[in-house]
Amino acid sequence: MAVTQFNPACSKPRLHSSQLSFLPRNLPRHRHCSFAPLRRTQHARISCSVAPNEVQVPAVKTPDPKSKAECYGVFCLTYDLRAEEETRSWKKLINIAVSGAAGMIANHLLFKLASGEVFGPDQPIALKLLGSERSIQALEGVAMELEDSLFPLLREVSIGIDPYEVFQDAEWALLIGAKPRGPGMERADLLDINGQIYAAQGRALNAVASRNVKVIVVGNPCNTNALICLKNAPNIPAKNFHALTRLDENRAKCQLALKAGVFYDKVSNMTIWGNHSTTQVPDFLNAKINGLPVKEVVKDHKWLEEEFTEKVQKRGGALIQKWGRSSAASTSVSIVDAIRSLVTPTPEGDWFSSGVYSNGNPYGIAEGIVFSMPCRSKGDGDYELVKDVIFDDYLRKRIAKTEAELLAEKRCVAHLTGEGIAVCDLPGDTMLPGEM
Ligand SMILES: NC(=O)c1ccc[n+]([C@@H]2O[C@H](COP(=O)([O-])OP(=O)(O)OC[C@H]3O[C@@H](n4cnc5c(N)ncnc54)[C@H](O)[C@@H]3O)[C@@H](O)[C@H]2O)c1
Repeated sequence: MAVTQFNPACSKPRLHSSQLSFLPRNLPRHRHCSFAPLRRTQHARISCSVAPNEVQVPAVKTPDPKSKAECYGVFCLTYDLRAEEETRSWKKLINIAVSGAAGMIANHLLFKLASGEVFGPDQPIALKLLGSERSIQALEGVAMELEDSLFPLLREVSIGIDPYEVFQDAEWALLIGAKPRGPGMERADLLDINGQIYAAQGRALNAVASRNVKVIVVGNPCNTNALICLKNAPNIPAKNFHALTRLDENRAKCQLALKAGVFYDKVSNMTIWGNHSTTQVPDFLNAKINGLPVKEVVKDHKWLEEEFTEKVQKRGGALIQKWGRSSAASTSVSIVDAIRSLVTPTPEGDWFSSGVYSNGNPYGIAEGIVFSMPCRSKGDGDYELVKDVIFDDYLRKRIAKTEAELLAEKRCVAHLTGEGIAVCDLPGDTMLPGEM
């Protein structure tokens, strides 16, 4: 009896090595495989052409020694999408870059991305993972876990520490990597250290990412990091950059639901205004519960102004006290929510919060900063600012405080945004939500 050698790269679906001793019944025909250099990740890609009844050769990986963003293990073997189209219509592969990929948040997020719960069950993805020099070994561990998860939608994984390699052709850039504030470190020092990282990553995105890449900055201080990043990427629309304030929105919804005694899906129209810091403003004036203004449902307005606002602002710190580390799982959920809000139409009458470039905003907020505001999307990756929101004195006063903080942060990083010499006059050492 003739023995058929089986090449997983030409299989449908991808098989684990333990499964290679048999051929699936639905494998249509054997295929020839040939190696060709892949421009983007510079590793050997196996392409397959269909030929009836021929023996296949085993796949041999031919790594390019010059490559920095290396494809990882089984992900150096790629699917033949054309063959799959015979039985299933897959969307075109999208490239998703994630920085800080060996960190705690990414450890949750990557598996959500690969499972299909973010971009859908017919959307194949390539993950491009950026780590720091110190985390490269851990990054390999992450890639190994992704290998062992056998996600059918995960077609390529590459890892590296050079953003110019890793961000090549990225259509989404989820920028999580940052240094934590160490003991005795001033907030201004943190702004500078992480600002340098985001300036470099902005330049890399500008040079090699897709011209329409959508960027979500998570690493703190995320608003000002996003500003630095976009200023260093002049060829990418400023509108494409977001700072993650979705976790704050989710926290605010949860607190309102608790107070009103309703499940949290009944809370809508929740805006977080301003900075992802303890000056952020969770807006209970425009938010709704069961379609009614919050103030009509929660009559205790003192609670709204004092306890609610502070609870949301300091939720991150309270969580660290319990966990001994900052929130990672709920942050990754909120990144998923933030992406989904851009790729699916916003439900009629509702909106979501995101830290976006303030130029052209209709609220009278200073221009030239990244400020969390209410947004709506048609589901095309873009968004519009919501116009029909109301303000009262309380809200205006709070917004002015968080605006002043962001303007001060901006002055503090002028050397990183091309706006001259930095002057650091931060109004008090406000904590980040993730800090104590
Ligand atoms: N915006 C939000 O809502 C929100 C919520 C929680 C945490 N955060 C922030 O997210 C960031 C990451 O949190 P985490 O819990 O995953 O931290 P973590 O320390 O577990 O992971 C950070 C990772 O980034 C890597 N890194 C450092 N410098 C890098 C660089 N230049 N390029 C690529 N990677 C680099 C580190 O090696 C580490 O693996 C922190 O700044 C945190 O404050 C933001």
